[in-house]
Amino acid sequence: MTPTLSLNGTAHIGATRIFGPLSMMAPAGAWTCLLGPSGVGKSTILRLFAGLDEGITFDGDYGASDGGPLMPRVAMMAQDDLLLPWLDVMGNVTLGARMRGERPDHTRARDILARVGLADHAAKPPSALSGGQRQRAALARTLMEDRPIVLLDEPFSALDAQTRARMQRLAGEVLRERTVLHITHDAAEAARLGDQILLMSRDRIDAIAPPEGTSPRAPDAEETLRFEAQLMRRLMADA
Ligand SMILES: Nc1ncnc2c1ncn2[C@@H]1O[C@H](COP(=O)(O)OP(=O)(O)OP(=O)(O)O)[C@@H](O)[C@H]1O
Repeated sequence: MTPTLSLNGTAHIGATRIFGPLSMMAPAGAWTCLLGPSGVGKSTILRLFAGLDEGITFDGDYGASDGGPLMPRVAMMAQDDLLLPWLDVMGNVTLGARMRGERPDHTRARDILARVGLADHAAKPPSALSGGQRQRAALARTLMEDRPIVLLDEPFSALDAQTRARMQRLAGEVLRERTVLHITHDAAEAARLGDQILLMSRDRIDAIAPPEGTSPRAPDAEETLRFEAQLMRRLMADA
């Protein structure tokens, strides 16, 4: 089952308040984009949902609407690609299955690698890839995981414009009906992908209604571009 994610409370690291008290929700089966100034605590929220909460003190509650555990149901793509240097690209993409003691599905892995444009790079170590190729390998590993909750921390930031548009569409299609929480600084990306768009400041998170149409929306559709302009104005006004 695909749960809704919710969080309500205040986060500290050491004696420093990072954010809150505030509350947010990422609805079940929808793609939520989370935007906000650098350092406001967006990645901290993702770390909490991913169970990577070491060093964070959270006063409040967060979790899945069905009360079930988060960690076994989460796939996360961190800001840093975290590819293991001693494994080739195929080894990295199939790492999750091997760590769980399962037989990796190499056919599915090859298909995903082809879809992210890395079919010819499967046997290469991460050190032989460009920054954008590494990011696509990390995306392939996340898509490979097939989890109901997917956390993405600036997953397309290193990609050129055309590749970014292709990868946004691919992720939007592959992750349809998952609960996706996606941090981005890119208003165009939020306009294209968001079913819900959240704007975060240190003390609140506001939800903004998305443009019409189902995501992933055409990047050059009039409504997408108009929404992007509105969102940019809002982000500039909040800065
Ligand atoms: N280990 C740490 N010790 C102290 N402060 C930390 C630590 N890790 C993060 N922080 C602080 O927590 C705050 C929130 O960081 P976080 O990475 O969640 O922000 P963010 O909104 O994702 O930023 P960005 O958009 O730049 O990635 C920042 O101000 C950062 O300096």
